[in-house]
Amino acid sequence: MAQRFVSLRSSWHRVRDSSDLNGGGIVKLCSARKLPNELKQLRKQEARAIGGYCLLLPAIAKFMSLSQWTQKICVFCAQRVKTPVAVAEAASKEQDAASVRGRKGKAFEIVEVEGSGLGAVACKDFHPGELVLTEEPLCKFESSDASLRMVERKCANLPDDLRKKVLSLEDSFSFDTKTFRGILETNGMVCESGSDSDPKALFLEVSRFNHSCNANCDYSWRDRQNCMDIYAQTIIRAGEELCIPYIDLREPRQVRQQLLKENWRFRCRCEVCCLKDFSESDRRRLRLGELSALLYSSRTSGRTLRIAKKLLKLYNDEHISAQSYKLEACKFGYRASLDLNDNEIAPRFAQLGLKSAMICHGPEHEETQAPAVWASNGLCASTASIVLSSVLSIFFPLNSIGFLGSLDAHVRSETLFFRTCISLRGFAIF
Ligand SMILES: C[S@@+](CC[C@H](N)C(=O)[O-])C[C@H]1O[C@@H](n2cnc3c(N)ncnc32)[C@H](O)[C@@H]1O
Repeated sequence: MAQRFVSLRSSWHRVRDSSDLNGGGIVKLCSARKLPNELKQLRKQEARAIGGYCLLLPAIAKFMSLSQWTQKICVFCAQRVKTPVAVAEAASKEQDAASVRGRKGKAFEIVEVEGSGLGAVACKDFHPGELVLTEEPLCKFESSDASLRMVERKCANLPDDLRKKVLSLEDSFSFDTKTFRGILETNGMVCESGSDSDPKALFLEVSRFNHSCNANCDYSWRDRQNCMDIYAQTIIRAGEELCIPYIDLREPRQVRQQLLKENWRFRCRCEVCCLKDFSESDRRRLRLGELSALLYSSRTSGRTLRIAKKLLKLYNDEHISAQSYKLEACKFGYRASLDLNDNEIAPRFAQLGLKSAMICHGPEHEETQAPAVWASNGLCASTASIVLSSVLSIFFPLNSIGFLGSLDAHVRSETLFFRTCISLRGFAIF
């Protein structure tokens, strides 16, 4: 971590793995004390030399008074930016560890929660997109009998202390004595690696997070790093239970209850399931399920765009915090608006998609790289049009249209840039 406090010039840290940055980039680590001057210097001198840079460090985030979750990432786009999101691995790891600790020294604690067995309760406030927990799985398995049997054997042969920890996990399937099979079935979490084999993983801490149909957290699997992250999806106050969704939340109450009963053997009593009148919520969730399925079958861009807009409105109306659903709608909406050459709406989908991706997957995840590129494409496109129309106005000085076009493009590019910054700062509000 010595890199963090070295001088301006030597502290450029070229990122080793280009896939981290979706094409390579530069990360700068420095101390908070030096920041205002360095920032000025960087923006004026270094940006042009490098052609595009990304800065991300807690100190800059603090300087800009960005909300806490963005302390891991702070994006500055130079005009010829190629990679708007970068990852300062070293800085972020230490920062993660520090930011997840509450005043009691813990981000959350595992305690008895009425009606749900053990559960995770926040020891500090969380912002949307703030990392709650990162954990590597104890083991991975598939749903097949052969795979389960193999992992059962592995568990039985674990060192004593670890085996005891596994045996302390909930088993909702066995009657008298807990079994490894029951524990694996109760706690196995799908690792979304795009594989057909539906791999699951067992965790010691992540497994303690209970379900809610209005979950305030969501989980995100990182395949390359082989770890599960849990991110806050909304503002969470200390003392609140941290819950994740076990199922697709875009189902009416009865279907949700049935799925939870079949797969986890419990009756959900979250605030959505306990609504006196849940008909309106049911109607919206049913519609959300239908519309999200239609996104995949829609044949025209116009229709896809209308569906994506409707979905975003409905997610807000139903107060669903999980941002992964919005990210899905934004992906479709963005592509459809590009097909339709709708330059007004495309950057909005790009920004909202980036915002949602950062909240549900964090800045390092590959799911965040694509929306980051969409957002930067808006900038690059505007920059290209500034250059083009500026050149035109040099060759045709009397061409007031070229000049006005340039001005307009410049204003739009700046607006987009500032909007991106503002929206990065305004995640909490969103
Ligand atoms: C992955 S474990 C969660 C942690 C578990 N509560 C424990 O004590 O270790 C899943 C089990 O927790 C319980 N559970 C999870 N969410 C619940 C909820 N909303 N209401 C009641 N029980 C819940 C169910 O018994 C479920 O099978």
